[in-house]
Amino acid sequence: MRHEKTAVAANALSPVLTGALSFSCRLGECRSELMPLLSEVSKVVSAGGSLSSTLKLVLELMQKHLQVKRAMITLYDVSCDQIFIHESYGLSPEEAEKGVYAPGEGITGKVIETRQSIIVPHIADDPLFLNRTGSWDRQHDGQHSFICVPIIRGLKVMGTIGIERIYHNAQLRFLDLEVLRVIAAIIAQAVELHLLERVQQKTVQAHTAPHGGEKFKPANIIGNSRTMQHVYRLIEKVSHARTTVLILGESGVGKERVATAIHQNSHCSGGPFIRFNCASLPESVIESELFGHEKGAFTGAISRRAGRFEEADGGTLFLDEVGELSLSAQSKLLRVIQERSFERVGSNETLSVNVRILAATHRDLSEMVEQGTFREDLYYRLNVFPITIPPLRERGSDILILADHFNARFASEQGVEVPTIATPALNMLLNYTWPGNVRELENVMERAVLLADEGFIHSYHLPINLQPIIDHLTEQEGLEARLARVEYDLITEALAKFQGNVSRAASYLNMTRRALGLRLEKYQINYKHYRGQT
Ligand SMILES: Nc1ncnc2c1ncn2[C@@H]1O[C@H](COP(=O)(O)OP(=O)(O)OP(=O)(O)O)[C@@H](O)[C@H]1O
Repeated sequence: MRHEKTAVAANALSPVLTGALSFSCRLGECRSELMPLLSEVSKVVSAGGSLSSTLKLVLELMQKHLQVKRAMITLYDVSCDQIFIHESYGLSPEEAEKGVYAPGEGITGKVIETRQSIIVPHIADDPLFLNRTGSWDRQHDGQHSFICVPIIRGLKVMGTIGIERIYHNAQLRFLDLEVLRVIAAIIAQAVELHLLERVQQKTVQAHTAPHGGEKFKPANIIGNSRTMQHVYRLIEKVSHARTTVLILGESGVGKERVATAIHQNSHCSGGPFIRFNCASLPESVIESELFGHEKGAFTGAISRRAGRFEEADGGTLFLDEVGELSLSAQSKLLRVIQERSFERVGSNETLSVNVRILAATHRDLSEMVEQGTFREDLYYRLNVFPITIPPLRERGSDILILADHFNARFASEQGVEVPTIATPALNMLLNYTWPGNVRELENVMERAVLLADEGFIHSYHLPINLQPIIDHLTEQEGLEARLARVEYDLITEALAKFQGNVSRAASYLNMTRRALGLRLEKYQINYKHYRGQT
């Protein structure tokens, strides 16, 4: 499908529009009220008021004059790099909440990314159209066109206006594109003001909030690294919406923790949080586990049983390891996500539920889509708001905070004084690559607290796989090995002292930066892990 794009900036009445103001009704559809529409839009915008109330009125005017079936105005939030529906016409609040796009994703995302308008003559044929809000229905809206224009001010793209309706002639579609671009230009200043005010409000909040403007941090997640702070911002942003969230990351990084945090900070935190591990059961029972079954539905079904969707009604359903679902289970899941209704196995009665869905996987779902092992339509349904949790090896500053946290927790569980982690042991924790992520660190610390001697965790209390190259040297038991250990300790201490600054550590050790670099390589020490330490 080729998109009919136009590249002219939406900042003035274009010749197409000026000529079209006198567009006649000879093609069966007419626009006789363009000037009243534009002047009413201008009046609404100059009257001031909140952006929401202004945009609502603008949408009503567009509906009245352009007879749109649906319309939406999105705003681009640069702080989390996502596009949200700010106001809409013809969408229910639930549908509007689902309208979240990344730049480049779907038609709206493409318009933001390219700053170019897009006309989709027939939504039904266009693979770019995601129907993320779920409002579009092939049977009734199959002939609809979608027109989307950017809201631009200077070089800044701030959002989009999109409309959906049937057009019987292409000329009118182009005319409406021009009309939308003029409306986008009229509202651009109000949108810019709103975005500026929001940034200012955030700054003021940060300065006046108690505790020196502490940022949002979920209570159940430990870690202050920059990458985790980005994750916290996303959790804060998405918790209150009903949006489906896809949590991505390697095994043991804390995906379930993030899912719990989203639930706990959401409006449905009083409702149930139900976790379902899609990899834990054979395919034959997945359906009855998710949707429940009637008595006698299959051998062994001795009584009626509610499934996870029913159990999660009014709350959150967390589908862990969603990438492990078979294709047939994926299609059943797709239906519930689309329609929010399902039948128990062995029953004809359709049940409806009000459930927020969170999903997680350590797999690359887009690659699975390409390989044909994951349904593309389900992928788009789940990937509405992705949150990627970085692996532990990329957040060195969290390693020590987590180690301290687990040290205190296991000491309290084991009823002993909290042991001190000796510097060489700390260095080993920092320099290990943690393939098993936080879960592995948790296990290492549990064992170390058990083994601790006289209130200390030493490097030999850590598992052998954490022992770096230095340990092989000590096995030689010679002078060189012992000198190497001293050298290793001095280098890691200097890095800790200067927070990973190699030049300052080298000058402190009275050696060149290059010489220190070679030693770091020899001992496989990653200076980045010492950043942000004190
Ligand atoms: N930031 C964190 N703070 C405290 N504990 C954490 C954190 N991240 C993970 N954990 C702990 O590490 C373990 C693994 O976490 P979790 O189960 O959330 O990871 P996951 O990514 O869902 O793993 P999997 O992919 O194997 O399901 C859990 O015991 C959890 O409590």
